[in-house]
Amino acid sequence: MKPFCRDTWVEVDLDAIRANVETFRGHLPAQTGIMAVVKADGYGHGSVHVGKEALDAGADSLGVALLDEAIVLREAGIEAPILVLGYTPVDSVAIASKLKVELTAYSEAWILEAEQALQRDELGPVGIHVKTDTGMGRLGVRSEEELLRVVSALENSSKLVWSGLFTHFACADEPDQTHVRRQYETFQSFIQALRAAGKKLPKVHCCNTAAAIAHPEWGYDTIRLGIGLYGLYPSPYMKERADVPLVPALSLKTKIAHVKVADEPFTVSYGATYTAQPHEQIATLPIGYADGYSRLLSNRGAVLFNGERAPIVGRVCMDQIMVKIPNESAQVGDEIVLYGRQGDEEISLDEIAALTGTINYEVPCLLNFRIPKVYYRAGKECTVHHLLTK
Ligand SMILES: Cc1ncc(COP(=O)(O)O)cc1O
Repeated sequence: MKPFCRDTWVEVDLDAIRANVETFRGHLPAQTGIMAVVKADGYGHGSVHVGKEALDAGADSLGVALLDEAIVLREAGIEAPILVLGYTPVDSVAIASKLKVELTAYSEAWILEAEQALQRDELGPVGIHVKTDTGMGRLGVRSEEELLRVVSALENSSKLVWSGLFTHFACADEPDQTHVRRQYETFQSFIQALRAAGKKLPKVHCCNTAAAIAHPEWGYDTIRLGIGLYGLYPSPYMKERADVPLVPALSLKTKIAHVKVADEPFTVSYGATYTAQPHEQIATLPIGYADGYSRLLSNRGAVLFNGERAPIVGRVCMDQIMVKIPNESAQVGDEIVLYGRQGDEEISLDEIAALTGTINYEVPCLLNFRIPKVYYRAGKECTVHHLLTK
């Protein structure tokens, strides 16, 4: 029995995840590891199944944004190292200790509070990666003096273990590499300052997908592979460079719920913004903005039917959209591709991002709990994950 009751689903090709890990494996120096970044539920692809596939394909750790995301991975039986890349409130540090999840720190005060919390609860150690802000302007120490203070606080701790040093690039995916080079030089100066102070460096990392593509020699101990893991390029510029071949892993599919052709013109959807002409075939599809399919695609986007483009007509509704089927006679139950390939045609996440004024990162992240995920390996369905009914 099908484990979900709707005809709309995400398909994740685990072979693509594997291929993308192997591509970066071959692109990087042998000593550089791969942290698969599976935050935001694997950029909408499902963190557990993508994380497991990435680890099996050669990644050696996982990165998430929130400790809650790490809990999901541990509860799924993943034992690999996990780093929380964002801020973790001190009152949650005990959970990180119990689940052996590494955290990010950049504040001496936070370190002292976390130490007290772990001492009080008589808990085990927590690995800490120190974040430096070299030009992202988000989280991290911003001076050598601050960095040395934070590292000393860790060295004086009996519960916190200095396990990493990293930074994050703001413009690595842009044609002008001035900013990222300046960030890399600043990061190098932080490293030199630590060495001059006699510190033994833990795991060092700085590259996201874009920097890993353009500067594999900056890999240090590991890269943090996000968007590239999913077969997407961080920017049009990085896609044009084509240094590495990537395989998109996600498709979004549905089945026609209703078809109509009228003898007389009729208006379609809220606001009656489209008028169907006689003999036009209008199909209704069971997906809408409440699934994370953008309302900005109203009267602008398209889907694929029988390998041909079918324009969205009228406004995207909360749960349904209407499309104009070209030429052929569509039937209820016919498969439609909203994101992905069908025959020789493709509707890429890049296209959807351009149509909706965002970036390809956001498009899959918007797909939410209402849409079940079906995972494929070697062209065969292998598992299903549906948050709504779990
Ligand atoms: C700290 C951090 N590190 C790495 C990533 C992954 O970036 P890409 O998706 O561009 O590879 C994200 C992130 O927030």
